[in-house]
Amino acid sequence: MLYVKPDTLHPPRVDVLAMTPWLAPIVWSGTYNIDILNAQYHQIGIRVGLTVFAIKKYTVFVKTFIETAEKFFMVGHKVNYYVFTDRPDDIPKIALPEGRQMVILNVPSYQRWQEVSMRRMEMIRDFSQQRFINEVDYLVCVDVDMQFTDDVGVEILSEVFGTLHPGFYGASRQHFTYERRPQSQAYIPQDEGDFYYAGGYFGGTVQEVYKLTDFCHKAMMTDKQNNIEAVWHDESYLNKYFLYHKPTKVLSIEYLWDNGFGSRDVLKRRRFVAVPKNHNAIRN
Ligand SMILES: CC(=O)N[C@H]1[C@@H](OP(=O)(O)OP(=O)(O)OC[C@H]2O[C@@H](n3ccc(=O)[nH]c3=O)[C@H](O)[C@@H]2O)O[C@H](CO)[C@H](O)[C@@H]1O
Ligand SMILES: [Mn+2]
Repeated sequence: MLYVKPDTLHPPRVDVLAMTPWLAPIVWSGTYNIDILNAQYHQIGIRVGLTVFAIKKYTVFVKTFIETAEKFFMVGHKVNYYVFTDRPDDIPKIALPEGRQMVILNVPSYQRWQEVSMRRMEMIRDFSQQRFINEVDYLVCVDVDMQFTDDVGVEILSEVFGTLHPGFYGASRQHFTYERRPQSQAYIPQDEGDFYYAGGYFGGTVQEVYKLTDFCHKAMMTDKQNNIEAVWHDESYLNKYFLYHKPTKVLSIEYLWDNGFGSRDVLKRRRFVAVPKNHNAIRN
């Protein structure tokens, strides 16, 4: 394989942090060579599960989500789309090529949108143990109100990864919207925390995702018994998990962007962007 030699004295990106203090890569365009990575992962022969929840009216997002994933997500690798829904009849049938399939998982819905969002942790945990562990090597767990607009490949894979929230990647600790009430299991003190991770994009090996989702679900259940719910729901518990179980890779804002924020010099590619939605209409 032919490619440009890495240059020890000239890092490819000097405008962004490309490595955490615990030596986990932060994935930005320009910091990796996808051909080298694809060769490595093809040698191993990995299977990736992409989990997505389409409960109640959120089924409208599935078509665009899957169609754009077919163009950009893990192209050339084996992919299972796991669509969790309470309305299996509303999930469109989309023809997929060999090596890629869609699995519809019928699950209960909850009344409050916050609870729908939070219960994803429990369901991903349970299916990880019962099913995903036998079918895929890695899980990628994302929001459904999104579309792929550029490549997302094996460069994201690692034992356990999180993603920088596009609203807070340059912010100081005091501006992170971590849960600040000590009574909550999601509590993070003012002088702790590395990044503000987004609730809508995490993953890793099935075993690591099991651990992460088990922690978050149990923390949420403890809080429920104490009549407290963290300020940003599942996202708050995820941030607590990552504070004390550091991710082995961190995805940059390229992997989770909202065009409502406009553009940024550091943002060379927009790979996965929010689909604009009317919050009131879609959540009720
Ligand atoms: C991009 C991102 O980081 N999004 C996070 C953000 O909110 P968002 O405002 O993006 O939350 P959202 O409305 O997209 O809900 C999260 C997800 O839950 C599912 N859903 C929700 C309601 C419903 O009726 N049906 C349904 O299927 C669906 O997959 C949706 O994508 O904060 C939430 C917690 O407050 C979650 O942590 C989200 O992951
Ligand atoms: Mn969303």
